[in-house]
Amino acid sequence: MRIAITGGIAAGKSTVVAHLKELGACVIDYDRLAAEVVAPGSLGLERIISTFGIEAVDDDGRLRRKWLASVVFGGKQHRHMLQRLNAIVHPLVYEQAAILESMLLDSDVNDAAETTPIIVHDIPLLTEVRDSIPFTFRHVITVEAPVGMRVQRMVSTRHMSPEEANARIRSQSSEQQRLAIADIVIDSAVSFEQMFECVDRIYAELLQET
Ligand SMILES: CC(C)(COP(=O)(O)OP(=O)(O)OC[C@H]1O[C@@H](n2cnc3c(N)ncnc32)[C@H](O)[C@@H]1O)[C@@H](O)C(=O)NCCC(=O)NCCS
Ligand SMILES: Nc1ncnc2c1ncn2[C@@H]1O[C@H](COP(=O)(O)OP(=O)(O)OP(=O)(O)O)[C@@H](O)[C@H]1O
Repeated sequence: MRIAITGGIAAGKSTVVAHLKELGACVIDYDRLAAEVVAPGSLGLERIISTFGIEAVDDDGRLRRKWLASVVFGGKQHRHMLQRLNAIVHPLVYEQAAILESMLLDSDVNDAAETTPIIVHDIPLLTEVRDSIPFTFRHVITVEAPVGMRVQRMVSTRHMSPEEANARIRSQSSEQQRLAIADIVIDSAVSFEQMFECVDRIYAELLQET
C-alpha cells in the first residue's frame, strides 16, 4: 500500500516518520531525493546551470542553495523562476522515487515486500505538487500542530527568531490546504506518548487494509 505523509514545518512530521519506520514502514524521503538529484556532477545540477547560469554553483561545483533560494523565492520574476526550477527537479525526484519503490517491491533485491507492505512517500510540499505528482496514494496523512506551538519549536530547537519562524510558516501552504488533501490527521500538539499511540493505531489499521 502506498501512502503519503506531509505536514506543516516543525509540526512533527519527521518524528512521526521515524516512528513509522520503527513500526516497519518503508519510507521514501523526498527532501533527500531533491538534494540527491542536484548533487555535484548530476544531470539535475547540469540543467540548473544551463537555466540559471554558472552562478548557481560554488567553486567546488556544489549548488549554492542560498543564492538559488533568493532567485526563486525573492528575485525578479521569482514565480516563473520557481516554476523552472521545479520543472527540472520534480521529474527527477519522481523518477528516483519510482526506482526506489520498485526496488522495495522487488523481492529478489529486498524481501521487504513480504514483511513491509506499507510504503510511505514523505513529501513536505505535497500540497504544492499534488496535481503534478505521478503517484496515487491510498491515504494521505498530515501532521499538524497550532502555529504558535510550531513557532515555539522552531525558536527553541532551530535557533530561529519568532519573525523568521513566522515567515517560514507563511511561505508554506496553510493547514487548511493540507487538511483538504489529507484523509488522516495526526495531532502533534499532544505528548509524544499520545502521538505515538495514535501512529501505532493508524499503522495497525493500515496493515489491516493491505
Ligand atoms: C531553492 C532551494 C535550493 C533552497 O534551498 P534551502 O536549503 O535554502 O531551503 P529549503 O529547501 O529548506 O526550503 C526552504 C523552504 O522553501 C519552501 N520551498 C522549497 N522548495 C519549494 C518549492 N518547490 N515550492 C514551494 N516552496 C518551496 C519550503 O517551504 C521550505 O521549507 C530548494 O528549496 C529547492 O531546490 N527547491 C526546489 C526543489 C523542491 O521542490 N524540493 C522539495 C522536495 S520535492
Ligand atoms: N508530540 C510532540 N510533543 C512535543 N514535541 C514534539 C512533538 N512532536 C514533535 N515534537 C518536536 O517538535 C520539533 C519539530 O519536529 P519534527 O522535526 O519532527 O518536525 P517536522 O514537521 O519534520 O519539521 P520540518 O518540516 O521542518 O522537517 C522537534 O524538536 C520535535 O522533537
